[in-house]
Amino acid sequence: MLLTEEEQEAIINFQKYLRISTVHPNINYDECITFLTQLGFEAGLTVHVFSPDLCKRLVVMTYEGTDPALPSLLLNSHMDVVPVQEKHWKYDPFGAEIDKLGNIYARGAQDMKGVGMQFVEAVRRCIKEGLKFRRTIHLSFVPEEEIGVKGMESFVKTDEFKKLNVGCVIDESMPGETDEFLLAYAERSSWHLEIICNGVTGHGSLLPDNTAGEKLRHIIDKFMDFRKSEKKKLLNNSNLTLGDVTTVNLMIIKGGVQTNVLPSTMTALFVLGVPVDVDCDKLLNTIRKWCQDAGDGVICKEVKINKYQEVTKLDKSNLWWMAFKNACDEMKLKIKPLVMPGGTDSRFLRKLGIPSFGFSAMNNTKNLLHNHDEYLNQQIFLNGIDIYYKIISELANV
Ligand SMILES: N[C@@H](Cc1ccccc1)C(=O)O
Ligand SMILES: CCCCCC(=O)O
Ligand SMILES: [Zn+2]
Ligand SMILES: [Zn+2]
Repeated sequence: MLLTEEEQEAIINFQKYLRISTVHPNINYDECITFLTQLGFEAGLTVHVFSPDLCKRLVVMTYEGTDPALPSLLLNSHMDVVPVQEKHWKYDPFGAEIDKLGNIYARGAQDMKGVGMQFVEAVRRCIKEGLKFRRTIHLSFVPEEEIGVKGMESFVKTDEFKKLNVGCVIDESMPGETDEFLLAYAERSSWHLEIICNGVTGHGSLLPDNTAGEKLRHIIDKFMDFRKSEKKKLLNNSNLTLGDVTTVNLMIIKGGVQTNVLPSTMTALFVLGVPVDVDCDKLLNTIRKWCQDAGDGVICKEVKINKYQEVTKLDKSNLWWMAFKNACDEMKLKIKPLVMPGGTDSRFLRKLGIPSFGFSAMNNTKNLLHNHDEYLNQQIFLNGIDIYYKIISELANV
């Protein structure tokens, strides 16, 4: 595959970005921020490095619009990546090696350093062609998205963010595994429920009623039956995606002090992914009924719950969507709207009433988010630059 000089440059920059270590835990963003500052400057953007109190440092590159007073377009990506289990990778997870099929292997290739680089290259091309847009375009490179602390959630509360005057955002979705591109317009709520089972104590050789273990078993059975029914719903309806059903996983079990003393308390922590259209109060009441039926002293502790997730409207009431859709239609892209199964920074922006399109411009790509041997094919990467170039040009002139 013959590449133009611009395409070769884009791939080299992508590889450089992938090789910079921004892997949890305890990330030092110095090298990454230096790289992005240089890259933005070379692309013709102005670059600011913010270090607000509540948030770790972040980079914002800007291409000013002809009418800077208009709400801006924000292209958001996170710099951080999740850890790897090196022994399961066939390539160095931070080597950004390219195989004979043109697949670029590295942690972050899909999630989401590839998207960040596609944003830069798309805007670089606009600047190089002398395109001017009504709206200012900002590219934010934020920290800590994968741990949800000191990242976008904090940044949106700062004056620096407010000064960006953001009107619309493009952020991440997931690779499409067919020729369709995935467009996230909402995401599920992540609930953390700790079920505390209190029961009798005594010698471990007895058979008393009312033990914590029996109650825990009842609770686990109920959650797992629910999990099974949701999984069946998904498998029986090809129109549903993971974001349309409630996922349930048992993540932590605690209890017991030693093998001959009946534990008076045992707890189980379940994480649920709750779709936007679920009646939260009804679900909570069902879970509380399971606790009552399990026996006395069984309590549902709502460690983390949010009952309402904002949605970005995909209809003609949303002018940003009409422009986004127009660009995709002109490119004849197949778009599959979905509710994201996991969390992204979009949730913090939608909460402010800012429409946010989760859209990773990669299709025909196996979803390897947080998985071994994460890769992005170089042609898919380059196609994505063309796609963002068109979409950004439309949105920045809404
Ligand atoms: N992208 C992360 C966002 C997240 C971080 C921390 C907690 C919850 C969600 C995920 O889905 O896993
Ligand atoms: C499963 C979807 C989650 C994508 C957001 C992330 O992990 O960065
Ligand atoms: Zn991730
Ligand atoms: Zn991500």
